[in-house]
Amino acid sequence: MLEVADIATFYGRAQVLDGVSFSVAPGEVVALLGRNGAGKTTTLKSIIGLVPPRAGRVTFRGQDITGWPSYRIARAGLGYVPEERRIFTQLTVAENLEVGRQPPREGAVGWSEDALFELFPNLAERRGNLGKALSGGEQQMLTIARTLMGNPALVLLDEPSEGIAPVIVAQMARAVRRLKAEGLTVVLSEQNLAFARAVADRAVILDHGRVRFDDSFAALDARPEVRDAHLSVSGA
Ligand SMILES: Nc1ncnc2c1ncn2[C@@H]1O[C@H](COP(=O)(O)OP(=O)(O)OP(=O)(O)O)[C@@H](O)[C@H]1O
Repeated sequence: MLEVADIATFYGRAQVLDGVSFSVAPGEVVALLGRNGAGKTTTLKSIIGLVPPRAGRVTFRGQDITGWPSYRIARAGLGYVPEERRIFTQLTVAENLEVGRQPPREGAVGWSEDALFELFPNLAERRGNLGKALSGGEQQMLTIARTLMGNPALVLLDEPSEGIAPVIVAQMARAVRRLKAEGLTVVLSEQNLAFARAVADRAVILDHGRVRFDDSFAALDARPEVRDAHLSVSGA
């Protein structure tokens, strides 16, 4: 579904990713883990074309998308939910969803508003409220829901559990598992190991712009030294 092959990404002259490679199978949920500044966000931005890699290749559904502008990558079926919530504060929840609507896409899950309200019951209760009236967690859910209105085949989620209340984190985890059950492929960046473990099939650990580990959580549990060296969280 997605193949990231040996990418090198820079901000100006500063190299941030140094030969990052991993692949994601259809229907898989992969968590990118690593400390602050390890390169997780930059990896997602490289995939979606916001910071195009200077070397290496990104292949999505068999197509080389390296160097494509972001809007074209999005149109090919790759959804991106940035860490900072991007909702229209002066529009209602339902109107925000409408803005994200795209025609159905072959080989991707088609989302209706009703299905999204089932996925995020909090949003259903607030469908007539303005975006600015939502809590941070609800805004995060709305950003994800709006991206799903574009019917992506794969969605990139940047730190979906960050800065939201624990009860909302649990709802977010349930939602990500539902996305997988619906057949969506997901790549998410996380600092929260417990959240990643609850939703993902596999962990890809980055440190200083390189992949240090790529395997199951069971394999990670068998390598506490990897966790201690590259993650700042405890092994919850
Ligand atoms: N726009 C930018 N210009 C210059 N350097 C940047 C820029 N954005 C990120 N960096 C640097 O790139 C490195 C990787 O950042 P990145 O945001 O990808 O890390 P991260 O693993 O996602 O961490 P975080 O959890 O803090 O988001 C860091 O050293 C950061 O300072």
